Amino acid sequence: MEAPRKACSGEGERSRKASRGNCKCQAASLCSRGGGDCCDSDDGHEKTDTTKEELMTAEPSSIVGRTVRSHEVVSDCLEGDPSCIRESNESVDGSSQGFELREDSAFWKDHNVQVIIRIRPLNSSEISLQGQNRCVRQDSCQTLTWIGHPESRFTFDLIADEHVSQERLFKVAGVPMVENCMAGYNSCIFAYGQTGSGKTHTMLGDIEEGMHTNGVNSEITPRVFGYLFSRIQKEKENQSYKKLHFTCRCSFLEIYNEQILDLLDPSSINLQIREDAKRGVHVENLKEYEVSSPRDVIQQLIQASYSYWQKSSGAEGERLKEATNINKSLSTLGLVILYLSSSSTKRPVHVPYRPQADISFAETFSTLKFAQRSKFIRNNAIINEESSGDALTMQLQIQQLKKEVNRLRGLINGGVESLGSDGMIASEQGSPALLKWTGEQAKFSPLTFEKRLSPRKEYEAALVAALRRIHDKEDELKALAAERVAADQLVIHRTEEVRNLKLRLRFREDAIKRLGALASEKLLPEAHILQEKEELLKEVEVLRNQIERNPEVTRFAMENMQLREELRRLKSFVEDGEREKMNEQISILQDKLLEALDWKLMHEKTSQAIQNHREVEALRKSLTDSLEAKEKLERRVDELTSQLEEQKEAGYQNMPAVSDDQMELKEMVDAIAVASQREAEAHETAITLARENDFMEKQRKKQQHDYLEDEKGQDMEHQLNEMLEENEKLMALYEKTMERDDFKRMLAAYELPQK
Ligand SMILES: Nc1ncnc2c1ncn2[C@@H]1O[C@H](COP(=O)(O)OP(=O)(O)OP(=O)(O)O)[C@@H](O)[C@H]1O
Repeated sequence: MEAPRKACSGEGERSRKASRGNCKCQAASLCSRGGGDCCDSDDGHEKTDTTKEELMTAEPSSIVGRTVRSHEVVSDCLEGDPSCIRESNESVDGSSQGFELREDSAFWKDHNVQVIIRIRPLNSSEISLQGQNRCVRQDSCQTLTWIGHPESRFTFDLIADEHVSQERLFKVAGVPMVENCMAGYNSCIFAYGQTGSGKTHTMLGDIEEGMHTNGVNSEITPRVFGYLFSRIQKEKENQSYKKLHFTCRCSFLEIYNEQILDLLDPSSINLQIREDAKRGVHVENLKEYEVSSPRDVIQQLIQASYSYWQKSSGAEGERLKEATNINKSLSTLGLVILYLSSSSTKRPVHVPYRPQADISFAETFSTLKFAQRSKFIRNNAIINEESSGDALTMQLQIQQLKKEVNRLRGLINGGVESLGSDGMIASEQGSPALLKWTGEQAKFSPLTFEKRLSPRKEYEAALVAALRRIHDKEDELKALAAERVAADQLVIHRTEEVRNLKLRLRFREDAIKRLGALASEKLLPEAHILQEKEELLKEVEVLRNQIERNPEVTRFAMENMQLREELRRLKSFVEDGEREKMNEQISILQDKLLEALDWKLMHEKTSQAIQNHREVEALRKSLTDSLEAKEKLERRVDELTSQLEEQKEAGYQNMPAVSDDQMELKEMVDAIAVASQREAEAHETAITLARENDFMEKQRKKQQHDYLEDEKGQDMEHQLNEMLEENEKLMALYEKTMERDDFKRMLAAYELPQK
């Protein structure tokens, strides 16, 4: 519906409303078929479109209304909308009834896209085919369920059941739209639905009857024009002192088989859609006729309808072409709606369903989905409006925008009348349909608007860009804040690490002190080890705490620190002659190490030597005892041997059982065995000692300490050599004895072990 052109012939005072009212208005209906279904009135600039499309059978048709407002933020609260009240659920014939629509003057005002579903009654042929079965069930004033498989629930702004009268529908949907137009906002209404679903009935009704204002069967279009002119009249009367003058013009066109036809001038065929900066998108050479009453509009409408029937030839091929183009235009419209809705959400809406055998089911479902998508255009606008952040951000944005507005106003418009704070520009971010009211230059078409008002377009684009910049800055701020938090965390961890490192440093210092004490023999090795262990446990605990607190950060921080330190060291290593210093230090450390080693070896050698000496003494004694025993034994062996020789010579073959001698011999052999064992042990020990001495000797030579000068050492070595010689003699004697046949025989006789 349109707001009439309103001119003020008074003093030139241009209130905001007068300024808006100075716009032209237009009502248009785009018909895919049949001029009788179309109406189009246009008096110039501001337009109200009434678009009608082919739709479906016994089931709902939808009315999509779009009002173009500058500053409204559309509420998304569909449930609880006071536009209707519920009385009862179902009538006896199974149809829903009792959801009474309530008038709401703000119906169009508060929403930029409204979708109304109208359910028509079943006709007689449908009843005869399917009885009272319906494919939808109304659940409330705003919700209905498509009773397919699976059932799908839909929500709309209003649902008019089959009992809703034409007049009621007009009051609910038509009147607020006219009021909206009178307030200066672009408006459009169109019907969509399957063929036979009731679009014509809803939008036009009985056109002839529409000639008589408020005819019971007349529908939205005639009623709207009737109401429009009454409102114009009322406006004139109310503001008679302003001497307002309204101009309304209308035009009617038909898009049929992809061609545009001027229904009020049938000779004008194949009109072209143009677009220029001044008028935006428009149909070139489309006639506009001034109208001053509802009767004028209806007359034009009837004339337009006749022009359709005059041209229709009804040829068969033409019908096919027509059907193809209808489908084409419908699918294009569907795509447009889909694009508008999904481009705002970035996610297309899809309600999966299974095709039904009954054709009405599928088509009804399709219509409901289409209508639902239309709703998303509006809903998305809300989302975009509300997605701009918290209150503080919003405040900041507003401040920024105000500044930007002032700046741009100076740059672009240069003194153009400033816009009110309530806003004359509606920016629906994210939606390609930037539908706006811009006062006297308003046009319905978004594209037209943008082209004709390029400075304002730039202005708005600049605003949008400014808003985007603000968002970007906000994001940057958030990122910085996050970085700061992370940095703070790191500082805390670093502090903790420093504390731990100090603790560890203290441990190390204590450890050095302990080593010093150990070196100067103030501390016993056992005590040192115990203390060292205790301190190390503490240090381990500190490290564990450090790691457990934040292993990741700590690890990274430590790595970082180590790398920095490494870098610093490498730098100074190269730059400050550190390499030379280090070489010096290494040689000093080497010297110190050698000294320490010498000292250590000295001490170790002395104590070892003392121990060795004692052992040698013990061995010496043991060896002396063994030698004495051995001498005795040798003497006795010699005696026995001579006895044996004597017996042999005397021919005494069998040894007499001399028990005392035998016992004595056994004891001797046992003693020899023990002595031999001792000898062997002494021999082993002597070899080990000789090796150790040899090692010590080499060390001593290295240290240039003439340990061999030590008399004790010499003596010990001497003794040791003697012992070794003695041992060798003993061993040789032992071997010799053991090799003797008579001794072997004796051992065999006494069952003694042989070597
Ligand atoms: N709400 C309603 N109450 C009573 N009858 C209705 C209603 N809606 C539609 N009808 C009737 O249903 C029939 C088909 O309606 P209509 O011609 O308006 O459908 P349409 O959608 O315009 O179809 P097409 O696209 O084929 O032109 C008409 O006889 C009409 O009177």
